[in-house]
Amino acid sequence: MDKQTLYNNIKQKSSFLCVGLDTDLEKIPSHLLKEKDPIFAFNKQIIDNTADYAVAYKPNIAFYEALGPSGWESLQKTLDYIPKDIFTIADAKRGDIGNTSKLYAKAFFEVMNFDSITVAPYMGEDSVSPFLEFEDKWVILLALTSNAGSHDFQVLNSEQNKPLFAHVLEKSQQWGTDQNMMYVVGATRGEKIAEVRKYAPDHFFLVPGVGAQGGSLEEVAKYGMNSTCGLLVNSSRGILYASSGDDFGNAASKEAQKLQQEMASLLEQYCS
Ligand SMILES: O=c1ccn([C@@H]2O[C@H](COP(=O)(O)O)[C@@H](O)[C@H]2O)c(=O)[nH]1
Repeated sequence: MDKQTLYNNIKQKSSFLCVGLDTDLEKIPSHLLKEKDPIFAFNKQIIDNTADYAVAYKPNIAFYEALGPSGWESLQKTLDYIPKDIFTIADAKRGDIGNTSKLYAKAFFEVMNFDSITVAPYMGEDSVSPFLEFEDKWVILLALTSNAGSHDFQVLNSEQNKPLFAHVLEKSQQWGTDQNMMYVVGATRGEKIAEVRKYAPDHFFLVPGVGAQGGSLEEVAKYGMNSTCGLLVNSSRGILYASSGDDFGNAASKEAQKLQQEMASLLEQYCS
């Protein structure tokens, strides 16, 4: 999917919601456990109930690979079930020496046909560029993550008096463009998002951290939105586990719709 199509979808749905498919066998309603593929049965209902409000889905690969071969099968079935006009993100946080990255890229872009993958930047250009060789596919590079540990390295100032995340943003723009690269920026970072935006005015940001991690959607839009929205805001647990009962699909739908309605008014306010 190209950037213009993504933006058109955002305008059409008045939404920049990414639904995170972090599907956990220990958290899904117990009645689904008797299904042949409980993970897919759960995801199917989540997708059916949220597709009207979402412009992206983000399965976190850990939740699938932890289940072994059946988890990979559930992941592929889920990916194939997502409507084709909705952007897909493999939250895999890969990146290795070049020839290994090349095979990660082949796995997620060719074998599985995801639109994008999250990649860790710290092994440098040759670990990231193999992912950028695929047409119409995206790298989503970790810039300033939502977790407490992001303070350990990402905000440390270098000799040039710039935080490490700023170096990631500057350097990586020599490898890819705003047409094939996005950045992960945590919603829990508040006004720091404005600082990140200064280094990457045109790129899309994937923003996890609203919902269960307590980030503010209002602040994300205020500090991060640009003229083509430039944001995909993810919520996983807040939507998936809005109810632990038989009504989980309906509860997920309500939660996704609530976020979409807030997003519609934020788009009016900051991107019109
Ligand atoms: O900085 C980051 C990068 C990735 N994530 C991932 O996003 C979701 C968030 O889930 P919630 O349940 O909405 O908190 C999850 O897959 C994380 O691994 C992140 O949270 N922060």
